[in-house]
Amino acid sequence: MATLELASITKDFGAHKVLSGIDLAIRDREFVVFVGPSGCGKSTLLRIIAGLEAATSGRILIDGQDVSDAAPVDRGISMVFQSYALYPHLSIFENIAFPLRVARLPEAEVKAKVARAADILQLTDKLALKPGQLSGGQRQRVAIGRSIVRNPKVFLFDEPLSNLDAALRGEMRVELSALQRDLDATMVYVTHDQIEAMTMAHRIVVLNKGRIEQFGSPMELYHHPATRFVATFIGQPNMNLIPATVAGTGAEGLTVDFHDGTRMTLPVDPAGAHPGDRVEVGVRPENLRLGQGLAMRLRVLERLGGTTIAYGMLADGLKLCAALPGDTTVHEGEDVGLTFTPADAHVFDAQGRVMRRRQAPALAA
Ligand SMILES: Nc1ncnc2c1ncn2[C@@H]1O[C@H](COP(=O)(O)OP(=O)(O)OP(=O)(O)O)[C@@H](O)[C@H]1O
Repeated sequence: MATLELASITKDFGAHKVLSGIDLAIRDREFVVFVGPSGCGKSTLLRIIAGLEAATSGRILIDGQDVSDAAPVDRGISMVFQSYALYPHLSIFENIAFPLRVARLPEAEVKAKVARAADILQLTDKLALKPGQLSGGQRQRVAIGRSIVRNPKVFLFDEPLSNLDAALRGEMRVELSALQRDLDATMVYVTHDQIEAMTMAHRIVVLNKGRIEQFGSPMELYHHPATRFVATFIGQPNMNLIPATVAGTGAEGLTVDFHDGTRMTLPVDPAGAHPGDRVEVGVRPENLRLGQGLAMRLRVLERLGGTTIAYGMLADGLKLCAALPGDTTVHEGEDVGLTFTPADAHVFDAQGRVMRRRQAPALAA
């Protein structure tokens, strides 16, 4: 297995700058997920790593070796696509064996490698069948099997689960995570689905408009989003953003006024903020609870059992979402108060950058 480094990668399609200055160091045996909205450049970046697309500038190093100008087959990578790309007239065995046939490996070696991949992917009893006789999830496993037999340094996946239904996607997420551990492989995985990113990645790259917004572990991104974009992209339901005006700054942090006149002091570093500045206070639905605070009219309740998702509106029309305990006795149309612990709030400046959390004062010895 191998490390993967990207240095100052850019990509222009004519006048359209699709990637700007991507720097990234992926560790050996790491599962890294590229996530971002449609058109942010994640597939282009993966295709550049694979050698299917040339970067406009920048370098790619696999295990310390510069492969920027190497042909795809010489990079030691293997890519699994959304569309499976199986040969319908070939058996599952021959589909998995395909790259080994191209490399003209001896029959005994082909049999051994295919048998091992089939065993890992639970396809042993399907080897004589044709792709048309398999389910979507099984076909995707065949495509992964074809990747495994090549014994690549780095596995690349381009939205491999998006053709599957929700239940199968959930199953395959677990299987892919287990596969990554079993193979001890370096994997790069592209998706627009933040749940896939959160559940499978060791570290997530959040891409937006061809730039990296943040690179970190799922929990780092969830608890410490660097930008408003990351904050609202990661976490389900989405983080609420409540506009507020800075009322004052002090040792305790930043004091803000919400539109309904509610005032709160939030424990963030107020350096650079001035009274009158507009900010947004981000609060995750799971951090909101009923209590004296913002006045919200409940519009829709989704009772999921363990949790009740409450959608409502503040007097100024701002929509909010709160994840309340499942048995909460509230009704659609009711006016409720919502509050949160100041330490759970994220504050974003007018540029969408997070204001740093204030360091907790050191305890006296
Ligand atoms: N061959 C090409 N020629 C011109 N523009 C392209 C080409 N390939 C991609 N683009 C543009 O580059 C941008 C990024 O595309 P890319 O496929 O990398 O996005 P993505 O983040 O993977 O989106 P999606 O999730 O929709 O696949 C898009 O605006 C797309 O239109």
